[in-house]
Amino acid sequence: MKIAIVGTGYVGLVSGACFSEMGVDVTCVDIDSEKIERLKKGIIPIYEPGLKNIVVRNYEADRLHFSTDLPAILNDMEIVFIAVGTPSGKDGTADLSYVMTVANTIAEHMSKPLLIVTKSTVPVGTSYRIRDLVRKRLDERGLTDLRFDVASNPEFLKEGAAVNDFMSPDRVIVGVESEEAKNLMTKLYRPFVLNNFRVIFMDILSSEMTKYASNAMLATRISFMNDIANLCERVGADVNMVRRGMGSDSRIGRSFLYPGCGYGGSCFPKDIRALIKVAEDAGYEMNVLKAVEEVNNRQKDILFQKFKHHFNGKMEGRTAAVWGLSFKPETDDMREAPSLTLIRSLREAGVSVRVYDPAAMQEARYYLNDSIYYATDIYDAANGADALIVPTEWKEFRLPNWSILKKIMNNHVVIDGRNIYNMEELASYGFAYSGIGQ
Ligand SMILES: NC(=O)c1ccc[n+]([C@@H]2O[C@H](COP(=O)([O-])OP(=O)(O)OC[C@H]3O[C@@H](n4cnc5c(N)ncnc54)[C@H](O)[C@@H]3O)[C@@H](O)[C@H]2O)c1
Ligand SMILES: O=c1ccn([C@@H]2O[C@H](COP(=O)(O)OP(=O)(O)O[C@H]3O[C@H](CO)[C@@H](O)[C@H](O)[C@H]3O)[C@@H](O)[C@H]2O)c(=O)[nH]1
Repeated sequence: MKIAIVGTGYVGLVSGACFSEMGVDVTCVDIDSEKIERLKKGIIPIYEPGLKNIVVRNYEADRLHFSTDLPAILNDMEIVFIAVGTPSGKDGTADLSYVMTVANTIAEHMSKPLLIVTKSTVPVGTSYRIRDLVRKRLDERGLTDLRFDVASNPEFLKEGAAVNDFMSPDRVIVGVESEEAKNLMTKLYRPFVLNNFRVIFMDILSSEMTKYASNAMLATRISFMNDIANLCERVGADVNMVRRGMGSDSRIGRSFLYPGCGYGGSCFPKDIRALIKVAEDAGYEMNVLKAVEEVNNRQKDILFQKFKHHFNGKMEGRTAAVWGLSFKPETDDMREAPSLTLIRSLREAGVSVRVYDPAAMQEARYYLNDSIYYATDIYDAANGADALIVPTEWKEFRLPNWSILKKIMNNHVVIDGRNIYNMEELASYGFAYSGIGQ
């Protein structure tokens, strides 16, 4: 089976590598020629555990190919996936220009039957827009009898766990409108079914909606817990115990109940905005999601507010150490990361900032340039600092040597954005501690 995946980012590269691992012949296509050349040399553009191995292994086995030339390979393919970005456009609407450009290229060059699958996260109805555009172009080219299908196959992988999520999905969602498309997608996902993973077929509109609704539900849990945490802090309850108590109810479950300094990343923030906008366009107001977004924006400011509170508003001339810059551990992605909100506020208040992240240092220079000090490790970052602030819970931050930190820090304050430390333990070393909801 031969497939192409257009867009070789987090989703395109991981999906392409994982399908090739299942024996499918995959060509990953991107317009970024430098990225494609580097991939051919085994240089992976993103930090994603386990990805390099399967990319290199399948490239060397000649099952995974890289190209910048979609027209040249298009007519060898049975399926083409569109996996380009859908960033927030004006008013939060999903910007579909990359998706529609790819659809247009397909329409201009296809001369054999094809299944076009949308893997990017797209507003309800987008696959039909693609179908209509392709049909129109084919008709204009005189190819009125050329058959093609569209399908929707949204992706649910998480960054930092992408390979595992793709290979062992909770479910695969496929939206189709023809038996032929269903048969082809069944064939492609047969290895997953053999491994007992569920493939759920439905209509295209429901498939597109399932993706947004899932992200919206997860983001809602997070904002809800952040609200609960902030209330716990005011009334003296322990949010860590409340979370454990709530999560033990099988109807609620344990995951995605961790309060923190807000959700970031390339998906939740933009997808919540896009779903609010889709609803608006349909004449409906998503009141819950508007509140989810509002709570999250406020939560992203919480570490700065705690820092300000601790120093009674006198921040100018102080130094803050920031551990963790990526929007979550095990990735170098800093899109909409809470660390950015924190660092920008600290800089505006005249605070010197010393940062360290195990994977995102290069990415940080792109976002924050020379305004901060880039440390070589956690202790270098903490050297001379008045406070240690942790927006991202990388594993290597969990058990630092507090005695060393006590010696090298100027003031002994820890502001914990992910509740990974214990207040009593830190007090025993002479640190003042503030976490989320505590
Ligand atoms: N990042 C995630 O964890 C994740 C998970 C699930 C779904 N998604 C969704 O998947 C989509 C892709 O996200 P991503 O994070 O992989 O994006 P990304 O920005 O990492 O990658 C997109 C890639 O598409 C390429 N591209 C743009 N226009 C192109 C064109 N005309 N032809 C070929 N390549 C082109 C870009 O050069 C880039 O390499 C989005 O809709 C996103 O919401 C992302
Ligand atoms: O209990 C939790 C869980 C997560 N987060 C934060 O939420 C954000 C997103 O985390 P996560 O969902 O793990 O990472 P993403 O890679 O953004 O993955 C989400 O977005 C993807 C893109 O749509 C989807 O495919 C995934 O299913 C969905 O989990 C991060 O800032 C986390 O720190 C919390 O604050 N508390």
